Amino acid sequence: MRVSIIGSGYVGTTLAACLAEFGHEVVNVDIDESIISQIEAGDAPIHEPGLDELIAEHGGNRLRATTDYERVLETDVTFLALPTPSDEDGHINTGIIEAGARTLGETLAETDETHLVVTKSTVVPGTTEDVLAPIVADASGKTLGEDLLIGMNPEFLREGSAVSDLQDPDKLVFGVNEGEAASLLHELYAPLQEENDSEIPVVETGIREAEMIKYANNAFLASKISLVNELGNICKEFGVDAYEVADAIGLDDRIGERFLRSGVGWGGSCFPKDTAAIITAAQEVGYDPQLLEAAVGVNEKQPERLLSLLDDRTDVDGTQIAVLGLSFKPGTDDIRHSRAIPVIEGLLERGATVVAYDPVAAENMQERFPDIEYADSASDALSDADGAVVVTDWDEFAALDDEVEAMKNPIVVDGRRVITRREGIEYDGLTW
Ligand SMILES: NC(=O)c1ccc[n+]([C@@H]2O[C@H](COP(=O)([O-])OP(=O)(O)OC[C@H]3O[C@@H](n4cnc5c(N)ncnc54)[C@H](O)[C@@H]3O)[C@@H](O)[C@H]2O)c1
Ligand SMILES: O=c1ccn([C@@H]2O[C@H](COP(=O)(O)OP(=O)(O)O[C@H]3O[C@H](CO)[C@@H](O)[C@H](O)[C@H]3O)[C@@H](O)[C@H]2O)c(=O)[nH]1
Repeated sequence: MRVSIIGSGYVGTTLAACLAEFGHEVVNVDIDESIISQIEAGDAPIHEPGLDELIAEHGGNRLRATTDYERVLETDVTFLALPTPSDEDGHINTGIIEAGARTLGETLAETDETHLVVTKSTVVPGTTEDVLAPIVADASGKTLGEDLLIGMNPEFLREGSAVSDLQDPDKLVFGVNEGEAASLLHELYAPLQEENDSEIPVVETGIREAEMIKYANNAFLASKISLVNELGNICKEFGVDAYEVADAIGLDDRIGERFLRSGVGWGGSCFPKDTAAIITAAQEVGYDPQLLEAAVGVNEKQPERLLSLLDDRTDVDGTQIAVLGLSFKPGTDDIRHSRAIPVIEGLLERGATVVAYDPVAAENMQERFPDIEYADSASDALSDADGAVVVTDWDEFAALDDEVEAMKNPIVVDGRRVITRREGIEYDGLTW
């Protein structure tokens, strides 16, 4: 099939590379020239395991990239994979996706062919049908349900494992109004089903349901982590190891063993903005989502709890503290809503000198905190430190050995249970 994807960020680029790998002809459309030239040259514009290889193989061939919306006319299906950020009050901001939909509609005005437009971005229920579809229809002059079909196909990939999540998803959700739109989506994902012996469950549903499924998925997972963090905080007060407790409750199929790692909380480009957006959307329709608000509240307190454990062991004012890990999770250079941000802010407020280290995210964090020090390795960050906090569970921190003992003052407060508790270091874990 011939597919275009508007927006070539974490989702758009990974989706494009995977669709090209399935054998489709794909065009990425983005306003950022540097992203476009990298893809055209066969280089991945973001750090994602497995993406380099796919773009090296297909970039400039089956996968093209352009700033020119006209290239959409060479395709039958267009995905909108544009940002849907939160406003200050948490409310979803659809300004960017509306602008993209309008330009798409103006472009589609040039063709009589039927076109399928699919929302890939995360949007609150009603956005595709009530906001985006009318914009595309008005700008293109096309008729919904006739030569303009719409769909909603939410994305569940995680950063750091985006390629493998896209190639082996737990489910596919097709929000559609017409059989023709459903058939096109089935055709698009047919190579993926073939690779997986047709075992990927497909949920064919309404467009609003598809939009809500995405929020429900993220709200559930974020709340699951906040619940295990709350239980972990209670465990800590009782001197109980929260990880042993989590491993045991995870054996109950109704609970499940994944997403039970307690610690410094959830960050990233999705959980914070999506919980905020669905809370605000619920309030707007007259419902007060108390449990989701509490999940956000627990999450906001974890970084300060981590720092208070450090305060219990040393007065950080005037001392040098190492921050290990800056990305919001391992495997990515993304620092959006990383828990490292409130941790660094808290350390600076306390008068500490911060030396930070991350294998890939330091450059991004430098834009946020230009005045703190950045070390080239974990051992460099630790060597002159009077204490260390672990914020991201990169594997290389688990492999640290004598480097920890060699700290000026070997106090480690671990927010992700990465460092082993042992002789020679003063160790404290956030929930164990
Ligand atoms: N990042 C994730 O892990 C993830 C996973 C699932 C769903 N989502 C959702 O997918 C959507 C996209 O997220 P993302 O993380 O890929 O965003 P992103 O910020 O990484 O990328 C968005 C891209 O859109 C481009 N862009 C902005 N305006 C444009 C325009 N008018 N025309 C063309 N391109 C334009 C930007 O230059 C950027 O490259 C969001 O709704 C997000 O919630 C994200
Ligand atoms: O047991 C756990 C699991 C995760 N986290 C934290 O939760 C955050 C999010 O992690 P993860 O979900 O793995 O990464 P994301 O890339 O943010 O992916 C989430 O957000 C995406 C965007 O909507 C969805 O597509 C994914 O399904 C959903 O998992 C990170 O800060 C993790 O450190 C924990 O604290 N404990």
